[in-house]
Amino acid sequence: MRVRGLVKRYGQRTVVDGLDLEVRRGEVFALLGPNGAGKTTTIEILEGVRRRDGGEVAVLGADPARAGRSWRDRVGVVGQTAGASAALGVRDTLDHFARYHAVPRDSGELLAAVGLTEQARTRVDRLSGGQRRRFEVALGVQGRPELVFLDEPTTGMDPVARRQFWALIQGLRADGTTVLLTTHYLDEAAQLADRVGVLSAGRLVEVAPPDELGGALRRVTTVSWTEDGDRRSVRTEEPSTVLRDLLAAHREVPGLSVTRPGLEDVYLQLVEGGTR
Ligand SMILES: Nc1ncnc2c1ncn2[C@@H]1O[C@H](COP(=O)(O)OP(=O)(O)OP(=O)(O)O)[C@@H](O)[C@H]1O
Repeated sequence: MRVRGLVKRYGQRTVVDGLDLEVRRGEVFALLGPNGAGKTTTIEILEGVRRRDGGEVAVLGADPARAGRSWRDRVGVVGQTAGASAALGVRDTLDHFARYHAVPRDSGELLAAVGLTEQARTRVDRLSGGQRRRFEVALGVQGRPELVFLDEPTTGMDPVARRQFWALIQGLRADGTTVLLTTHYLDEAAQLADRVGVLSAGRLVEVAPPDELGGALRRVTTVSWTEDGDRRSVRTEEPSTVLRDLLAAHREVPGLSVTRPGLEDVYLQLVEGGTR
C-alpha cells in the first residue's frame, strides 16, 4: 500500500494534509493519533468509501477510488455491517455471508477465534457492544482477505476479549495477511504492530517499530532521588555516569529511581510537537 501526498478537505478545513504512508505486504501497521487527527478519514479513503481531494493512493496495486469488485474481494473492512440483518442469529448471519466469498473461513472456527462460540445462536441485535465489535471482526476476515482494515477494532472490548482479538490478529499475520488498524490503546499497538505511525493534525509525524518510536526522545533517561528533603532529578543520555557520580558523592541515595520514557511518554511528546 502506497500513499503519496494525500489531501482531504471538509469545506475550508484540511483534515489530511499531504500524508505519505507505506504499508508493506504481510505487515501489521497501527495508526495512532488523537481524536480528530484524521485516522478514520485516511482509512476510509484507502478502503475506497471516501473521496480524496489530492494525492496518489495504491492499495493492492489499484486506486481504491476506481477499483472494482475483484479488488473489493481481496480487502476486508471491519466496522461496516450494513446489510447484516440484526434479527438473524450470529451463526446464521456468518453462514449467510459465507456465500459471498470464494473460500470463506469456517463459521465455527471464526466464532471460536473471536470468542463468540457461546453466542452462536444469539440474535445479532442482542449482542453487547463488545460482542458486536467481535462479530464485525469475524465478518471482516471471513473471506480470507489479503488486506484487512480495522478502525478502532477493540473499542468497547473487555480485557479478555481484547486478548482474544490480539491472538486473532497474530493468526492473520502468520497467514501473511496485511493489517492496517487504528487504535487509541498504546499497549495494543506495542503488542500487535510491526510498525506504528503517529498521525497528528492530518500529517504523519513519525513511523517506526513501536519500541523505536521517538528515537532521540527514548534515549533520555530521568534519574531522580531525594536530597535534603527535596526531590531532585536529572535528564540524561548517560544515566550510568550520573549514577556513578551520585554514589561517589553520597553514602546513601534515598528515593533513587531511574526511568526511561515508555511508548506513552514518547507518543504524547510526538503528538504535542505535531499540533504546535
Ligand atoms: N463528514 C465530515 N464532514 C466534516 N468534517 C468531518 C467529516 N468527517 C470527519 N470530519 C472532521 O475531520 C477531522 C478528522 O476526523 P477523523 O474521523 O478522520 O479523525 P480520527 O483521527 O479518526 O478521530 P477519532 O480518534 O476521534 O476517531 C475531524 O476534525 C472531524 O471533525
